[in-house]
Amino acid sequence: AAVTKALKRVVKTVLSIEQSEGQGARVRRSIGTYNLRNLDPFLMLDEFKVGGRAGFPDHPHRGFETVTYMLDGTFEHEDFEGHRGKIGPGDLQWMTAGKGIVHAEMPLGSTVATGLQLWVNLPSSAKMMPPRYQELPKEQVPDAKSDDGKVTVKVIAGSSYGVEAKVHTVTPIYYLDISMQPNATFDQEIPAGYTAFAYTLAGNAAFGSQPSEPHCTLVFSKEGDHIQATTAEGSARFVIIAGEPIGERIVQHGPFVMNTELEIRQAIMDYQLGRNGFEKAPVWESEIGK
Ligand SMILES: Nc1ccc(F)c(C(=O)c2c[nH]c3ncc(Cl)cc23)c1F
Ligand SMILES: [Fe+3]
Repeated sequence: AAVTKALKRVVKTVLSIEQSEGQGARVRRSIGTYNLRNLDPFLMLDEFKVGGRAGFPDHPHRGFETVTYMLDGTFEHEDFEGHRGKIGPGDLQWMTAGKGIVHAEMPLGSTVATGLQLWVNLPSSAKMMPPRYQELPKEQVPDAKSDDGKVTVKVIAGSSYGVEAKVHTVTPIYYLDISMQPNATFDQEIPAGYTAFAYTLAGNAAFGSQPSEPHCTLVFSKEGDHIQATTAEGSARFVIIAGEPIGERIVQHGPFVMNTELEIRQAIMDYQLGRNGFEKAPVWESEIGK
């Protein structure tokens, strides 16, 4: 018999307002605010806006991944192993911090840079893995389209309309950047049981019967196996982020995310004393964060 697809329903909507973060940076925090916790495996989603001398100077990470997706402007990044790079509009940096990274993330020159940074938790088995980068210029973030051509999807992770992302994820993750023309319908399979949400960037797409406005997080039910969005007379842009829950205990202390308080104390000591993956932390200073 034909398997009827069940729509995931919207269970919560939250509007994000700007707050200060880093050094002079402004972010609209979606996941990670009081109303949007416990969305395992996702720890934080920031829509950031950074100009001039502002940015995110030297700081550490352990136990999770940071996914930086540029919307406009150009960011420079530099880490304590001397790894440096630039990411511009549409470019993606999927950084698996694992055992430990210390880096700075700053706008190039005095441009205003905007984008999204998503923090994805790692399973305990991978939290102390060697750090790794997957840096994809926009040309390597594949485009998918609906049959009528009214919906374009940049497939950052997972798959959409039969197009697979290039990025490898430790646990199953979907990360889709969807642009819809007026009078369009977007339809996406997301397995039942997955955590799933939309974060709106522009326009007023409706998710099922739920209307939306920009800078809104719409959390979907775990029940159901696909998401649908429609546009009326206006166009719309939003991301869909979904993933299989890891189901382990989360103990977070800022940019350290582990499973026990002891592991957090060890992360803080390793970072301060330069041990266990943070050897260069005590002596390193970035060029770009000065
Ligand atoms: N206070 C604090 C503590 C630890 C951090 F890792 C950060 C941090 O680096 C960021 C937090 N939101 C972000 N959005 C985009 C980018 Cl590129 C970086 C960040 C930070 F700001
Ligand atoms: Fe960082």
